[in-house]
Parts: sequence; C-alpha cells; structure tokens
Amino acid sequence: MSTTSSSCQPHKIIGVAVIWNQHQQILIDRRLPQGVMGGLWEFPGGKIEPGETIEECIKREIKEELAIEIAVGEHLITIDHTYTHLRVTLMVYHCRLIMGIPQTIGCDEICWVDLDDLEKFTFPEANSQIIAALRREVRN
Ligand SMILES: Nc1nc2c([nH]c(=O)n2[C@H]2C[C@H](O)[C@@H](COP(=O)(O)OP(=O)(O)OP(=O)(O)O)O2)c(=O)[nH]1
Ligand SMILES: [Mg+2]
Repeated sequence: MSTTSSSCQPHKIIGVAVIWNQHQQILIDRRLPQGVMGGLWEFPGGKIEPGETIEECIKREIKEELAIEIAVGEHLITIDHTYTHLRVTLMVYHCRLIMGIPQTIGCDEICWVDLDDLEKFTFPEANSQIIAALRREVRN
C-alpha cells in the first residue's frame, strides 16, 4: 500500500452557488476567520445531506447562510480537488437572486462583484477552475 494513498481523507460533496443579481454581479462571501480555509473568499454553499438533490442542497445552504431565496439554474462545472487533509467535490451551478438582501449569518463579509474583479479576492485553490470556467462562458 502506498503511503500517499488518499483513501483515508475525508471527502465532502459541496453544492456551490454562483449567484447573479440584475447588475450581472456575483455574490461572494468571506469565510469566518477560524476553521478550514478561514478568511478566504468563496462562492456560498455547503455539504450535501443524505437524500437531498444538489439543487435542494444549494437552495437550503443559501437560505441558511445568507437568508435569501435563489433560483438554481445551469450547471457550470464540477471540480474534484484534493487539499492536504481533505478532498472536495464542488458541484457549481449558476443561480439567480429571487428575493431578499444577503445577511452575514454564516460568514464574515459579503460582496457583489463584477466577474473582472474576482481576481482581487483570495479564494481557495480549487476556485481558480471555477473562475476560469466563468470567464470561458462569458467570452463565448
Ligand atoms: N462553499 C464553498 N466551499 C468551497 C469553495 N471552494 C472550496 O475549496 N470549498 C471547500 C471549503 C470547504 O472545505 C468545503 C465547504 O465546506 P463547508 O465547511 O463550507 O461546508 P459545511 O459547512 O457544510 O461543512 P461542515 O462544517 O458542516 O462539515 O469546500 C467555494 O467556493 N465555496
Ligand atoms: Mg459552507
């Protein structure tokens, strides 16, 4: 058995929302300073629960974390990424704000940003693939 085997690492399946407003801006949030990837910016989302569809997961997480209603639309990308002590599968969907003003319930800060400004924020490593996919879509 290889000592580099990753089979013992925890694996999280995460529903991730790229939420658009009517000004073509995207909602990002800053993770709490403590804990895994503390202080980094992310697209809101969280772990899928047993029996839930990915769409249900994303809607629930966004309601719990930000107290807003969204519509979940097209799939953007699915990313499998291995961090030092954790493997994540990020299932990323385009979403649209339906109702409410985002509240900082489960995060430190919230920001609506233009796609071109995303690079000014520090995200977890796996997110560079999400941002690249967004750029590709917008260019085409
Ligand atoms: N929501 C979200 N998570 C991301 C992004 N990029 C990225 O690497 N992740 C990683 C960080 C975390 O390890 C994981 C998300 O898990 P989480 O800790 O927010 O989820 P959770 O609240 O459901 O987990 P838990 O504390 O209940 O175990 O995915 C992103 O853009 N958005
Ligand atoms: Mg979360």
